[in-house]
Amino acid sequence: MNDIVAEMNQVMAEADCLVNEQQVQTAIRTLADDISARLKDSNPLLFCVMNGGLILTGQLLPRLAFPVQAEYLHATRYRQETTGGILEWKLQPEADMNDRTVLIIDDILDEGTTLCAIADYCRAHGASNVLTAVLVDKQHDRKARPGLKADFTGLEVEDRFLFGYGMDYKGYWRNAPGIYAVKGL
Ligand SMILES: O=P(O)(O)OC[C@H]1O[C@H](OP(=O)(O)OP(=O)(O)O)[C@H](O)[C@@H]1O
Ligand code: HPA
Repeated sequence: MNDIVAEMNQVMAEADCLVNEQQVQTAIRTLADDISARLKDSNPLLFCVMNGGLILTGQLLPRLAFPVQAEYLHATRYRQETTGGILEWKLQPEADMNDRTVLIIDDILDEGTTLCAIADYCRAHGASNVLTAVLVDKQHDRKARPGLKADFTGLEVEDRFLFGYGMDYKGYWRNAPGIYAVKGL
């Protein structure tokens, strides 16, 4: 087994499971119901924020009880690190969002820099209403704006470095079937 695989197996073996799979599934069902209730008549345009938003988007979409147009975009600022840097757009959306209600879906609102920048981009490109949905809101006082919240939040989780359900540690374990915290972080 190569070194990185051994390291990642050890990371999982030593991690704390903060939210188990059943609890995450319950949170996703509630998110889907809340999003459906609020947006079913607004013909929203959904954007999955790659890469982290992939799992939540994939599990939410089949639960949304209305016709959905889904697209993706990619903005990143953590790369292989555990602290965020300058936001880099890897792929800007091409879909016409003029006068549309837009829903941005991501795995985590940590400091919120990423979601704020994407929401600003959508408003600048004509979206009439921009909403955000995240699986996890990390609890700390380092938000990009005091009191910053997503419009739809699945779970509030303590201030640790997390992986699973889309969130990665050094590029690995987005596939972990729960929300885990790296030992010591
Ligand atoms: O609230 P913030 O502090 O801005 O952090 C949240 C963002 O960080 C992660 O993306 P990352 O930069 O790791 O890109 P990736 O999903 O492509 O790995 C995550 O998927 C969010 O998009
Ligand atoms: O805790 C985190 N884990 C993984 N990716 C992240 N991006 C922001 N915060 C995190």
